Amino acid sequence: MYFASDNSSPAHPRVLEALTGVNNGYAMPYGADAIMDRVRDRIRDIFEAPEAAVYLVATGTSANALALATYCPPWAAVFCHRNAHIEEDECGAPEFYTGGSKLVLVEGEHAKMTPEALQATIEATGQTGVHNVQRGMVSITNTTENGTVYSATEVATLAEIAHAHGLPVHMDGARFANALVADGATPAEMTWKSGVDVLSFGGTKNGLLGVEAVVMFDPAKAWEFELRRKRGGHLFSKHRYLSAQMDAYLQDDLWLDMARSANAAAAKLSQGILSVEGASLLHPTDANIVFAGFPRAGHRAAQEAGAAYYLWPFEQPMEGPGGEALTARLVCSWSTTDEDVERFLDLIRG
Ligand SMILES: Cc1ncc(COP(=O)(O)O)c(C=O)c1O
Ligand SMILES: C[C@@H](O)[C@H](N)C(=O)O
Repeated sequence: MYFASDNSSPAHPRVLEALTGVNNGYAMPYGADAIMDRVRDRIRDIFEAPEAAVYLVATGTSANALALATYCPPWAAVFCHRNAHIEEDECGAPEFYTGGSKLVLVEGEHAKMTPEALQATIEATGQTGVHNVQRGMVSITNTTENGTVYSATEVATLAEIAHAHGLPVHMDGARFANALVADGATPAEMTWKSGVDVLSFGGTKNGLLGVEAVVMFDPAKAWEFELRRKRGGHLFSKHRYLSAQMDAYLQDDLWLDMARSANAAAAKLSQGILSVEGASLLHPTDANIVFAGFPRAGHRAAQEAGAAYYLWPFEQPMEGPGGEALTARLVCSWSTTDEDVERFLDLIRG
């Protein structure tokens, strides 16, 4: 019963098979391998973006930080939600790689910024000329850090506001596949057709060992990204092992199947929790992450049985009366089984 994070899930067997399959003979290094050519063509095809620039890195943080650095000047603001991963969980990597861009936080329930809040926050920034941080770009996370999803229409509304101020739009898509299958949009509709300029296209949380693609729908800044990736230490020398993972990921819709499986497990868990006395959901379960509160007794039973998950926030005390509910983040992945979910629900039902 492992619900700590989809980062803790194993890689899919087909991904490992792909790695073994390419592990013979020689391949050009640093992204010049033939598999990368196939991956680039595949991603361009999937996103209906034949000119897109596509690059692979090994972490979501590097994908985000390098993308932001490529599009946002160091004297400007990145507008993001206050719970954005780039704000809360990347240890200043965006600020470091951009050379000092300021993350300016935007409000909204369930980690989704509202159009009104974005508009107001942009307008309140850069009012007095040279003395102020300037307006730089907008970053939205889909699937969000609270497990909610922006529809393609909602993305388009936010991007329209950004573009009206001349600001490019980044999407932190560490869980892009989960958002996509939840919304039912096409990859193009969820990105460039809705105004997204650069996407961190996640694979790691969704069954890969560690690969994220950065997709720039206008390739004008491709060379700058390449230089930033190398300078930042994120250009893999034995790049074929990144390419092979992404190649397997995109074959026969494996990426979509794994996201559907993770989302279905979370939906089952979320629905089951609602039947637990004293339990409630903190955020809608749109994708593969459940935020729920349930009585301490349920937490004790689950943790004594070996269930792994984070209390959210972490520092809630487990001691105390059994009745009071504690909140938890429960993340499902491609490898979460029905048995995992049913066992967990039985335990917290007491
Ligand atoms: C929404 C989101 N974005 C980015 C990241 C960063 O990924 P990584 O931990 O691989 O740097 C994470 C990590 O899980 C995440 O949850
Ligand atoms: C850092 C932690 O939030 C990680 N990104 C996760 O989702 O598990």
